[in-house]
Amino acid sequence: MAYKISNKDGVLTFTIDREEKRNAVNDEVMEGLKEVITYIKEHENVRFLVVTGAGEKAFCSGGDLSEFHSLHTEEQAFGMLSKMGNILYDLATLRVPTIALINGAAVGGGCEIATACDFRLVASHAKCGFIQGTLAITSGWGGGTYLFERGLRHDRALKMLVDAKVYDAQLLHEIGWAMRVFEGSKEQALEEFIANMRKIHPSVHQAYKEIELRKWKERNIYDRVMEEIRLCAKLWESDAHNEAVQAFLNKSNSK
Ligand SMILES: CC[C@@H](C(=O)O)C(=O)SCCNC(=O)CCNC(=O)[C@H](O)C(C)(C)COP(=O)(O)OP(=O)(O)OC[C@H]1O[C@@H](n2cnc3c(N)ncnc32)[C@H](O)[C@@H]1OP(=O)(O)O
Repeated sequence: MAYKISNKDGVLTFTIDREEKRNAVNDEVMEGLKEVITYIKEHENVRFLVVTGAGEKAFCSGGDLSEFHSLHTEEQAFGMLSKMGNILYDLATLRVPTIALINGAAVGGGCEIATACDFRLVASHAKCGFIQGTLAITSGWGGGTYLFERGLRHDRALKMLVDAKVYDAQLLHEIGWAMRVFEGSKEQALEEFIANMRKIHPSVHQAYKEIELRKWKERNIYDRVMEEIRLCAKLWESDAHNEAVQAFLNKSNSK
């Protein structure tokens, strides 16, 4: 199984469980995330959604390049990107608080998943970045749109995207992407983070999220996400992207 789901005391945790691939997202992970989101929509007893990765090396390394490199055309790429884009939109618009518990590197689509969550708690050793530019593509799951909505200063958000490099946890905190940087156990960091929120009735959380989502609707977030995905799909079929992915995969094969 490419993921694990646990549901304890109102905290539903989705763990990507592909350590050997640094928790890269494949079709199975997408289906798992979709299942969890549907479950939350249908069950009132879930208070928080936590997304994390197995092990300590990676939260998520983005799309699985060894699986997705078989997608060549713009339309093929759009199919995969929009599937995950819709899942992330559903995650971003859930009525319960969502927390990215970042246990290790979050790069590419991994950084997009984290940005789609309401809160980012980052392990002190973790490095995160929208490194898609190094693959000659943009963010393709809507993460760029969410980043511009997260209240970071505009120049800092844009720099993160155009730098296309990883930032360390301290810098992520300074620019306002990470809400907390933690040392030691991720479970403890999570418990401390939600301790106060647990004391508040869930209907209050839902009301605040409703207020935020109303603003998002006015700003046409869904349309902007789809436009972002369309731009990425165009770049996906370029030679520059194919060569960059081949170089990444050849590195693995030559080990
Ligand atoms: C498709 C959507 C698009 C988007 O919309 O954003 C994307 O997500 S594009 C994908 C962006 N991701 C990448 O470019 C992957 C970058 N990966 C890394 O930078 C590093 O792997 C890491 C995450 C920083 C971890 O580094 P390290 O701990 O040193 O591990 P290795 O690099 O040695 O990797 C171990 C193992 O895992 C394989 N791997 C890693 N990431 C992916 C991936 N995204 N897809 C497929 N496989 C991946 C890597 O090839 C190694 O495999 P083996 O050599 O077979 O052990």
